[in-house]
Amino acid sequence: MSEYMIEVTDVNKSFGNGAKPVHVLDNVSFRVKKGEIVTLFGKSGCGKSTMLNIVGGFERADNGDVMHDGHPVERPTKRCVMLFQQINLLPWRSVIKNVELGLEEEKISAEEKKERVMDALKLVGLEEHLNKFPHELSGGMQQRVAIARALAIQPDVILMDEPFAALDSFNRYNLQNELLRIQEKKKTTIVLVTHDIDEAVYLSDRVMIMSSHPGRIFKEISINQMKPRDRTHGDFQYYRKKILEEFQLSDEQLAPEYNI
Ligand SMILES: Nc1ncnc2c1ncn2[C@@H]1O[C@H](COP(=O)(O)OP(=O)(O)OP(=O)(O)O)[C@@H](O)[C@H]1O
Repeated sequence: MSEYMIEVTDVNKSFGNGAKPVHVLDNVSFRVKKGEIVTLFGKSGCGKSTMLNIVGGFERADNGDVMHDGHPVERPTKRCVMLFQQINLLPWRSVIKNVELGLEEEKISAEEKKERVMDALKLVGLEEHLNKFPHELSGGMQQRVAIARALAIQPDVILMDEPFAALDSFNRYNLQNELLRIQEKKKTTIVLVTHDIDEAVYLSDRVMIMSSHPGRIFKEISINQMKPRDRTHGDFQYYRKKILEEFQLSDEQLAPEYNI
């Protein structure tokens, strides 16, 4: 059995097949170990979401391989779920019914369904709000429901596309802590896309900095600091600075090569 949950090898992707197709991903390769949190970090438009969609089977690569636990990814499956910044709860369903949604097609007993839903809601601290409707919840609570819905499915991998970007910093910090607590317990593999350096340093085991046009992995940085991390600690600031410096270098690559 492979120690890697996700293996991406030489993935290329272009959009548009007219005179000028846009080459979005260029020979992208990376691997994510089971239970690891890895972040894709890069400028807007560098191809992070496209990469995440390919890992989740929502989009096909033009060539290259994407393996999930040793098997090629051909379509989306419940082993790998995606969480977005837009929360996508059904407004006419209560909290508990929204979380049940993820299990509707599972061939498990009603009892097990209920147990999984309640476990997930307890993990995100919403057991007191089961019968509320989305409009009665704050943005942070709504994102907790979305996380509970993903957890109830018991996936191997959660793909997160800027999941906390729409939240205020208080809610964002709280949810980042909860995510770490849950991940520690469940050992779910997480691939995260974020624009937020602090979020990348706080959550990730490794950060992959992407350069743009076309998107490539420019640099990989391992964050060797115990979790939960202290945002004011010198090591945290060290990694923050390092990512920023590499990010700027990845951007400089794009500067036009002429002198005036
Ligand atoms: N379905 C599509 N059809 C055509 N072009 C697309 C499609 N999806 C993405 N693109 C283009 O591919 C490039 C990469 O987009 P992508 O959303 O992956 O970038 P990103 O790094 O996630 O950006 P952001 O951080 O702004 O979300 C962009 O130029 C975008 O316009």
